[in-house]
Amino acid sequence: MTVSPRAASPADFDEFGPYLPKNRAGEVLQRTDPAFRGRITADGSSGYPAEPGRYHLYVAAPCPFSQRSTIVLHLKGLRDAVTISVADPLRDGRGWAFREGQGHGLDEVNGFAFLSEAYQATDPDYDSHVSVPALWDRVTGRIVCNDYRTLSTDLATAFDKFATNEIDLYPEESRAEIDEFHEFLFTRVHDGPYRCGFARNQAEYEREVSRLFEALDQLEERLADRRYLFGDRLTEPDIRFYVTLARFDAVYFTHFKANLRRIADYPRLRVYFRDLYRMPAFRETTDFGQIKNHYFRTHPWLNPTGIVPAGPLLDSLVND
Ligand SMILES: N[C@@H](CCC(=O)N[C@@H](CS)C(=O)NCC(=O)O)C(=O)O
Repeated sequence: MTVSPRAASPADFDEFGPYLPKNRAGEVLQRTDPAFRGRITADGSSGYPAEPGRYHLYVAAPCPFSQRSTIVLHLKGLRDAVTISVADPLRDGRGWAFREGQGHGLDEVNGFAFLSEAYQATDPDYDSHVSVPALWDRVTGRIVCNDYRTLSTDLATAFDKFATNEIDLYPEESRAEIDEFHEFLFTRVHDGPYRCGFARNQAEYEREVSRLFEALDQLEERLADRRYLFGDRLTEPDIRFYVTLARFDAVYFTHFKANLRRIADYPRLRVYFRDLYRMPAFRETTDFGQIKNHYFRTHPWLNPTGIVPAGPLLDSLVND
């Protein structure tokens, strides 16, 4: 079946306000467990077998959870096996939407103008976060998974038969250690800048900013004797750390006041970041323009003018 993709009307913050996840009763939602937690497996035992051409991934370029998945697809050579729609980085009160623009576009698979339509199509009573990434299954006509905790790992492990690059991002023998490390990365690093930026008072901010930089200091130390977080091979933790590093100096440092140090000031983290950024899978999925546009324009309570800063120049981070 071919669909005619529809474009959402332009983002309009005066009319629709900023996106705040709310339920129908108008209550603002905190982070909750994701609603759709299907797993993709190589043998299909989960009910969702890995098959080329079956799944469609909804992402947004500024979203670090989304970028985990796009890096994995790129690294594994799965970009023909799993199709992708990239939402507009500007998200007004109506949530993620599809519009033509630099680095993003329409939903060619379902023709949805808003991502909320995919959630409604999956569950007409759906009343929670409309988040990216979300993986759509063409066969059952629903979202299988919007669980940022498992999605990139499933893409990294279940599709090996169709991958054109042989790379094991989640080696069997290190899984327990990697899972534990992912927990640390999420709570202390990935979430850290948001906790600083959205802190409700000085004491909370100060606690969060020191926790975040303690964790970055630990990671700087960890990289003293190794190229990657788990030694000399690239694994999923590197992808999960990279997506934070890529947003750090450009956005988190100013917008979220995560500003004790820049990544460019950490001798090892700087080199580590540049090493990853040189790889096409990392560089080509990193769009600093969309990243800045999203954060600086969609949190009016943090940046009321919506002015997107011109800098920082990221030369020392991305070049030698
Ligand atoms: N909050 C999501 C995790 C992924 C996430 O936070 N994605 C962001 C973009 S980086 C998003 O789409 N947030 C909208 C929302 O959570 O309502 C969830 O609970 O599943």
